[in-house]
Formats: sequence, structure tokens, C-alpha cells
Amino acid sequence: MKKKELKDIYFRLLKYLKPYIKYFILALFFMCLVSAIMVAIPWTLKVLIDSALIKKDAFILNILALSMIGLYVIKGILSFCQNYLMIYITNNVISDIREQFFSHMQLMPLEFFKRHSTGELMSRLTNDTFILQQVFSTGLVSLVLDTLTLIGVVCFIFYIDWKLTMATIFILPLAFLAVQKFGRRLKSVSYRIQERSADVFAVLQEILSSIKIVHGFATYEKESERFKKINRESVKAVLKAGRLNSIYTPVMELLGAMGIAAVFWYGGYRVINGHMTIGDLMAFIGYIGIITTPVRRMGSNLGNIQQAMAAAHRIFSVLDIEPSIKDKEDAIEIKEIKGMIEFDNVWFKYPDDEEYILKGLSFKIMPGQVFAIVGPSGAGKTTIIDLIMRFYDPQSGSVKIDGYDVRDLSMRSLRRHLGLVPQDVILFNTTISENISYGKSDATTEDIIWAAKISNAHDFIDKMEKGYDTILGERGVRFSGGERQRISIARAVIKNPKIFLLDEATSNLDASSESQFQEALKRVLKGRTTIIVAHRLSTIIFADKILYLENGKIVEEGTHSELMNKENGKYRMLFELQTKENMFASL
Ligand SMILES: Nc1ncnc2c1ncn2[C@@H]1O[C@H](COP(=O)(O)OP(=O)(O)OP(=O)(O)O)[C@@H](O)[C@H]1O
Repeated sequence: MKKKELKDIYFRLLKYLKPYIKYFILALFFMCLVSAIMVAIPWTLKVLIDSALIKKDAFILNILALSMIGLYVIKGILSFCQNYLMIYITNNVISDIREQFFSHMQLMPLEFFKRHSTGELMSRLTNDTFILQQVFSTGLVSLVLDTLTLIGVVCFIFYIDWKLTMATIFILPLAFLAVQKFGRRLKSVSYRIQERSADVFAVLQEILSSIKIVHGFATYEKESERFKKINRESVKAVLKAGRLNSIYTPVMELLGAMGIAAVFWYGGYRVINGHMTIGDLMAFIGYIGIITTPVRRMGSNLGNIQQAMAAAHRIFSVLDIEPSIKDKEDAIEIKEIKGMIEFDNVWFKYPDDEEYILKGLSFKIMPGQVFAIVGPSGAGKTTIIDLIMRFYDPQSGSVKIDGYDVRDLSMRSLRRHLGLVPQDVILFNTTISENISYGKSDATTEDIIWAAKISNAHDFIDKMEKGYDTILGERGVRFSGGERQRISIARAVIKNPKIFLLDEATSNLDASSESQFQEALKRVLKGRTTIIVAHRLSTIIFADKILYLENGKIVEEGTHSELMNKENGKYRMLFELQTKENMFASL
């Protein structure tokens, strides 16, 4: 990381501290007092030897003993207050960052989630914020305390004997050089550990969420190998850091021992020659004793802070991504709509792709009409739905609802009027009623049952022991594909939207459920504009208009009977093919 980047991160973190600045100043004040007491304690050794022991003064001895206890009691209370304040501040700051990260992530368009894996985002939100929390609640405190103590001690030892101090300081640069060198090495190694463990997390998440496929294709060995490889990489990084950490301690200890030996030797001469008292020497050695740990700790604390900076950098780099799709400042809140949908010469390609998926698409659906979109796989049918939902924006042309370009409407108000049943059914691990009422927080039990009945879900839900309170398992695995699809349909129905977007909504329904669903659908679709994307053409023959899409263009359009009257028409050929397939299937 460059110096400027590092500075920016410090300032950004400081901004998060702003609401808690009063507590932070108080904590700093307590830290100053704690280190003042730490620095005062060796001084009592000098008074003990020079004023009490050598002069045989019992009164001073008693006072000293009492003040020693007093100092430790005060230090204990202050340490508690300062520690608690720092824990309070860091936990609040980290919660603020986590909440901001979560809200920000939710606003990101779908393409963002294609670029960033779930594992990576989870690692940012949990691991990285945890590192920040750890470092700021403990690492930072000890760094501040150690620095203050070091400053205090250096002042005192200069005051006791500057020559001995200079001699001692002679050895310190060596220690500092070692600290710096190791600190830098540790920094890069620990950054690598973070990256490797995020990789492990991402692979684990991917495999767990695709476990059905792994089972289905019996690719256990392949996945184990993949996991093993990435896990070994992570172990390698940890071992490297472990080696560095293990060398660090003995080297620092040796430097410390050399310092102490030098002080004993030179200090002893200065006492013998009458330049110092015995008490001075003892206090001096006491001071050196209390700074060896802080000096040793400083290196690792600096390393930890670097680690936290890297974590903060990763968090901020996600927070800095501007959503490519967002509301305009003067976005229109559309309260009521009639339900007219218009595609006006829409050209669209997915970000990073070369080829256009929709090529100058134009059509208009009047309020209350049912349009079906059919065509080969990959023709761009789902993409049309995604553009109406404004999951993506077209590169040119426009998608309009009631004559408004969807880019001019607030996304929340637009989506309130759209009832989407997506191709991939996604249900939450909660009760059926909560799943159905997901988009309508004020839904009553009657509303939920009404929606379930229309979607032909009521009967199977009612048969369950806990009915609507049945909790769906991890991703709803306890239900069949058709049942899950019906719950997903009920979730769209309950919103009572003016526009229905059904993307392969009946693909998982069996023949009898499908005909019942068609019946119900016809009832519920009355007065609403509907787009049905379907592969099974038998499900859409009632549509007011059918668009046959191929390679991003409409190649045929008309009602079922119009299209069936077309000699060699693509729709007609597909319909006849499917009818023959159905006949064979029923034999
Ligand atoms: N997020 C995406 N990023 C890049 N390409 C995509 C993305 N989603 C879809 N595509 C590509 O765009 C093309 C059209 O996809 P789309 O899902 O709209 O087709 P479809 O007609 O609905 O197909 P199907 O009937 O199989 O669902 C396909 O070639 C697909 O690979």
C-alpha cells in the first residue's frame, strides 16, 4: 500500500470515530494516567533504597509500601475504564462499518455479485471487520500505552544519568532496525495469510452451496483435491508467518539481554566512582526492565496495525464501488400505474461482454394484455424481464412503463408495481407465511391464504403438520421443485402488482397442477399486464400476443392461431414438435 493510501485509510477510520470522539479522548486521558503510574513505579525503588534502606528510615518504608498498593489500585481502576471504553468504541465503530457495508452491498446491481463471490463478500464482512476490531480494541491501546511509557521512561533515565542513558541508547537503534525489518516482513506475510484464508473461505462456500452437484457428479475427489490445494497454500502462508514470528522473539530477547548487561557493567562503574547512587542504578535497571516488553511488543503491534490497514483497505475498496444502477437525484416516485410496457429500439449487452444480447428490440404491451415470450435457450427472454425490473440498463434505446423511462423512476416505486416470479426459485429459511408475505410486510393471514390458493399452493401447505408456520429447510430442500415454485408464485401474487413477470413460472408444475394454475392465473391476471416467458408452448396459447425471440430479435409475433397459420413458421414448427413429444411421452 502506498503512503497516501495508508493516510487516506487512517483518516477514513478516524471519521468513523467521530460519533465516539468524547469517549475516545477520555480513554486516551486514562491511558496517559496509566502510563504515568507505570513510569512512577520504578522511581519508588530509588526512594526505597536511597531514602529508606540506606538511611534506615522505617516511616518512609511504610509510606512507600502503602503508596505502592495505592498506585496499583488506581492503575487497575484506570486500566479497566480505559479498556472498557476502547472495547465500547471499537465495537460500535465496527458495527457501523458492518451495517454500512451490508446496506451498500444490497444496493449493488446484479453484475456486482457476478464479479465478487459470496465467499469473498462474507469474508470482508466478517473476517476483515473482526481483524479491525481486534487490532483497535487491543493492539492500538497497547501501542499508545507503550509509546507513552517509552517516552516517560526515556525522560526519567536521562534525568537519572544521561551518560548511562546514552550508552544504553547506543544499543537501541539495533533493536529498532530489527523491529522495522521484521515488521515489514510480517506485514507482507500476514497480508498473504488473509488472502489465502479468503480463498479457502470462497472455495468452501462454493462447494457447500453446490453440494447437490458435487454429489450428483460424484466429484468428491476432485473437490477434495481443489480444497486441499488451496488449504495447503493457506498453511504455507501461516507457517511462513510462524517462522518469522518465532525468530522475532529470540532476536529481541538477545538484544534486551545485551542492553541489560551493558547497563549493569557501565552503571556499576558509575556507582563505584560515585556518579550515581545505588538507588539510581536500581531505578535505572527497573526502567530498562519495564521498557523491554513495550519495545518488543511495538513491532508486532505495528505489524497488526498494518494487517488492520490491509483489512480496512479491502473493506473500503468494496464501499467505494459506485452502484452502476441507481436512482437519479430527481427520480419519480410512481404511485399508481396502468401497466403499459414499451421497449423502444433496445440494444443491450452484459457488462464486459462484446456481443449484444438484445438487438434493437421494440414492442408495446397495453395495460391488461398478456404477452408471451418464447424462443430458443439463450435468445434473451430472461434478459427482457431483467431490463423491466431494471436489474440492468440498456446501452441504447429505452424501456418504458406507462410512458416513463424506467431510469427516471425510483427503483423502489417501480419494483413495487412489478410481481416477479424468477426462473430460479429462491426461498428463505423461514416459515412459509413469511416467505409468501416477503414483499408485503402488512399482509394478513387471509391475504397469505388467498395468494396461496390462487397459486395452487394452499392444499399442500394445509396438509403439513404446522401449515403456514412450517419452516423451510436450507434453501427449501424439504419441498419439491413444483411446491417451491408455487410458494414463489404466491409471493408475487400477494403484492397484487399491476404487472406480472413470470419467467418459466410453470416449468416445475406437473400437468394437473399446471392446468389448475392456468385457471387460477387467468383469474388473477385480469386487469394486469403480464409477460410470461415459457418453453412449454401449451402453457401460453391463451396469450394476447406471442413474441418469438431468436438471437435477441423478434422473428415472429402474433396470437397463437395467427402464428399457427404461418407456413413453415418457427413457432408453428416448435409447437408441433412439442405436441409430438407430448404424445410420445404419454404413450
Ligand atoms: N449476467 C450475465 N452475464 C453475462 N451473460 C449473461 C448473463 N445472463 C445471461 N447471459 C447471456 O445472455 C444470453 C441470454 O440469456 P437469457 O437468460 O436472457 O436467455 P433466455 O432466452 O432466457 O434463455 P433460457 O430459456 O435458457 O432461460 C445467454 O447467452 C446468456 O449466456
